[in-house]
Amino acid sequence: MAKSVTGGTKEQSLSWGVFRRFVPYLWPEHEPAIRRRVVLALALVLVAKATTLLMPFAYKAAIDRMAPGLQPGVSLAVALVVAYAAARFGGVLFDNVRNTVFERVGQDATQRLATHVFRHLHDLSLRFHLERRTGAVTKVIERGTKSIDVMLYFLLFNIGPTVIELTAVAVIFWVKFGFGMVAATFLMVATYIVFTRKVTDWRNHLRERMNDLDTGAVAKAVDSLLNYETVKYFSAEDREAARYEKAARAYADAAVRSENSLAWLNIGQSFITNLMMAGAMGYTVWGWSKGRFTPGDVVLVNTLLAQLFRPLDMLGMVYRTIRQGLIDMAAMFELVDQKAEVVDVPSAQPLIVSEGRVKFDNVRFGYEANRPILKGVSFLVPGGKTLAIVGPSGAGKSTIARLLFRFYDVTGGSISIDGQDIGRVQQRTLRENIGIVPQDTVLFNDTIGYNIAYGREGATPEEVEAAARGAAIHDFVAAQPDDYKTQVGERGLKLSGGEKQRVAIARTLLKDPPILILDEATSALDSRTEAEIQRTLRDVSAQRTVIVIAHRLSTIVDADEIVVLNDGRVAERGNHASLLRQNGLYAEMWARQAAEAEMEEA
Ligand SMILES: Nc1ncnc2c1ncn2[C@@H]1O[C@H](COP(=O)(O)OP(=O)(O)OP(=O)(O)O)[C@@H](O)[C@H]1O
Repeated sequence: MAKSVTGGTKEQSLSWGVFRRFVPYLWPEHEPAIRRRVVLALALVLVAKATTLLMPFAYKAAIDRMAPGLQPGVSLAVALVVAYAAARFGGVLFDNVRNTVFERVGQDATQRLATHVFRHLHDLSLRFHLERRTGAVTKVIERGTKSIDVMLYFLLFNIGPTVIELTAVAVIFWVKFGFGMVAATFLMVATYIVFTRKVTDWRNHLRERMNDLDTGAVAKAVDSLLNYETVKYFSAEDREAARYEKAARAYADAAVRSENSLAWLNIGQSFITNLMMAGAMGYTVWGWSKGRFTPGDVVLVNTLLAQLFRPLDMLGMVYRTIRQGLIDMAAMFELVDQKAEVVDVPSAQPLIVSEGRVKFDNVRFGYEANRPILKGVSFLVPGGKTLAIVGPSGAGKSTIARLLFRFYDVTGGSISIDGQDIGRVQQRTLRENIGIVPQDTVLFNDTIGYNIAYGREGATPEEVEAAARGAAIHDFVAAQPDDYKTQVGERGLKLSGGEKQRVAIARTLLKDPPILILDEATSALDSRTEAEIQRTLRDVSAQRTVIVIAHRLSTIVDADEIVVLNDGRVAERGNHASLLRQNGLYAEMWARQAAEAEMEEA
């Protein structure tokens, strides 16, 4: 996702845009304690710099005391040397106190930003999540939020103080050694910066490539592990390993090239700074020989420049980190800027369910513009009644459930509940009123108890157990050594399909919604458990509106109405008996399934 940014103005506007966006995290409005820490940290930066600038003067004075021909002043020279050491210590002390004070600010900003992005990701549409690889998205967030902390640190505590120090050194040089020395210093710093920037830009290209390859390798590994079972079915371990190795090797090659390029940067930088050091010290030594400067002045120049070079030594890394940080943060803000596809209209009201009457009126929809899935579907489920939707695979049955949940907006027609268009009510209240037992249940990697209790926030253990009994899973849970604390594994893989389905039923029972969708809810169960659950589901269905999506027609013979969906249209409708009389698609499906059942029994 990381974009390479080229061109000065574009880069500046990008940097400015990103800076503007993270200032509120650094200077949060309702957090006076954080703001106080920022101010204190900045004050400590100034104190530390002042201390470091005093140090070379103490050193110089001590050396001058030792010059031949001067009055011996041993005790003063000792005091000055001690002051020099104290100033050195002071610099380190203040810097570290500053780091301690600022740590909370950086961590706090990172945490707030990460939470903001996380919340936003849940607001984005299903389409976004199906199209993006989860591994790649989490990597973008991880890099983006981490970079805010590092960037703040470098900007405030490296670039800022270096600018202050450079200004102070320039003033001192001007006063003591004349304008030539100032000009030489600025020329050196300018050459240093230009060189560092050029080499770092080149290195950045190498790094970006390395990052892309890293993201690719991680995504491949995640995808491969998520498909663990499929890999085994096809004995494709070697194929998977080869694919991963290829990605990892490409990353390793790019990483070697990127890391080796550092040597060029270090060598060039060292050449520039040491040229300056030699020139400045040579000049002061020459001045001393002419009686214009003292030996202490040589020491002063040496110490001031050595101090100035220390943060400059890190400039390449700082520039690269800030630039990379900007790219990472821009990628993250790009995620934040992703508009949610399904949004509440400004005047959205809460959905109020009275009877639970669900109406699809000439609904048209396609996941992609050029491939319609529903081509004008209409049906009405009166409150408290059960509608079954049947039809061939891929006819659009589950799509109807997704549209009722408003994971997507319809492209034509409308869906309403008790006369309220679902596109005009608050999504949260819409989803609160609908429960679903989906075709493929995915569970949280936590305990069975957690997964059932997910159905209703604040549910008591007794309520969880009652729901589990209702879904015929309690006995299974009770037989586990860890009871409701049994871990279900990633995506619930430690449970069988039927057990997962029963957990899904239990949590929906706990939610107790007025409208219920059962999408092949009992397809993964054996016939004995299915009969047991069917009874429960019938009881549950009695008091609410239910839409049942089913393949096995024997499970829906009692439905008040059955809609046969074919090729995106309602091909037939009626109850079981009337549909059999029509002798159409439904009757054909029924006959086929009856024959299959007979063959199984035989
Ligand atoms: N996210 C998606 N993007 C693009 N096409 C999709 C998406 N989800 C489903 N489809 C397509 O839409 C069509 C209808 O899918 P849907 O899941 O509603 O079928 P279904 O009738 O429930 O089938 P089944 O009985 O096999 O579950 C299918 O052809 C499917 O490939």
